[in-house]
Amino acid sequence: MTGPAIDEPWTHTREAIAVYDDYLGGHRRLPSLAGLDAREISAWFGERQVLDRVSLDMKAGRVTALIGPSGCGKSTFLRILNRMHELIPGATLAGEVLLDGVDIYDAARRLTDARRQVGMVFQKPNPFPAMSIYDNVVAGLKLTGRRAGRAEKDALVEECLTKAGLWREVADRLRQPGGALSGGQQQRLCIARSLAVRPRVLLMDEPCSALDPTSTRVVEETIKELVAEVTIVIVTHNMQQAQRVSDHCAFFLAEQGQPGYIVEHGPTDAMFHAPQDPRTSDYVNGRFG
Ligand SMILES: Nc1ncnc2c1ncn2[C@@H]1O[C@H](COP(=O)(O)OP(=O)(O)OP(=O)(O)O)[C@@H](O)[C@H]1O
Repeated sequence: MTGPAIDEPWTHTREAIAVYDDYLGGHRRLPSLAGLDAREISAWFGERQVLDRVSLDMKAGRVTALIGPSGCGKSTFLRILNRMHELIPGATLAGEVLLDGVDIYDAARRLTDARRQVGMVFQKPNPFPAMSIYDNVVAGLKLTGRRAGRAEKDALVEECLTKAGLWREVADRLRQPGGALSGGQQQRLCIARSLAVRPRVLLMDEPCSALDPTSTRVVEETIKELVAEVTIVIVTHNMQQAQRVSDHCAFFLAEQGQPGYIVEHGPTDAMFHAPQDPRTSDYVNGRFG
């Protein structure tokens, strides 16, 4: 099999091709659910330490919410989970991130492989604005390093837009630019684009913070449906949202000038109604942060 030239700084991997071949061959085999286990993660920007030995087991098939006041390292932790932290000049880290038991930082593993398996949706919807809705979804195909035929792409676009809860709204205008959609629709388009490479984990960094309440609810419904096939880790400042969408919650905190750490984590219901630590109680009840 030969892969096409790829015009992004991604390279194709045998594994990515194999997974996608299964799909394209008509024998759709979803990658099995995978958990992420972060162990003793510390992080620095230059000399400044911003995370101190954070451990968190994000179980397969669950939504894990990361909550905590601004600046305590939630986004940094999330970026470490798919090797985006190392793209920042001067950024370093220690610890392990196991995806189904295998360290994504293992020297033998490709960076691009980790990024394909652990997708990311950002705070601000970032579709390619001039590119059509259709092409936005298939843009991720380049990750797999192979060309797909028209019928295959059509099926993928419909499937991913359906999963992202957008298909019915855009089915008759797939050739219109992604930038012409509403903010909430753009965010669901970004979710569809992420799904097209069949990630095993989807990281979401405040995915609804730029959306109105109605769009937020639609994205939340999408999250709840997606978790049946992709493990989700979400950063949110919205405590109602954490309660609505997550199964498990981790509360991050950083004292003045100190690196962030996890105060407590556990089932969402317990974190909100019977937290072990008074600081968790104060935070989830809006007494600080
Ligand atoms: N690129 C960077 N260079 C230097 N310091 C950074 C960088 N990004 C984040 N930081 C610092 O790292 C610490 C953790 O930031 P981070 O964005 O991870 O926190 P957060 O909990 O996600 O905050 P928020 O909820 O406001 O998004 C902060 O003190 C921040 O100033």
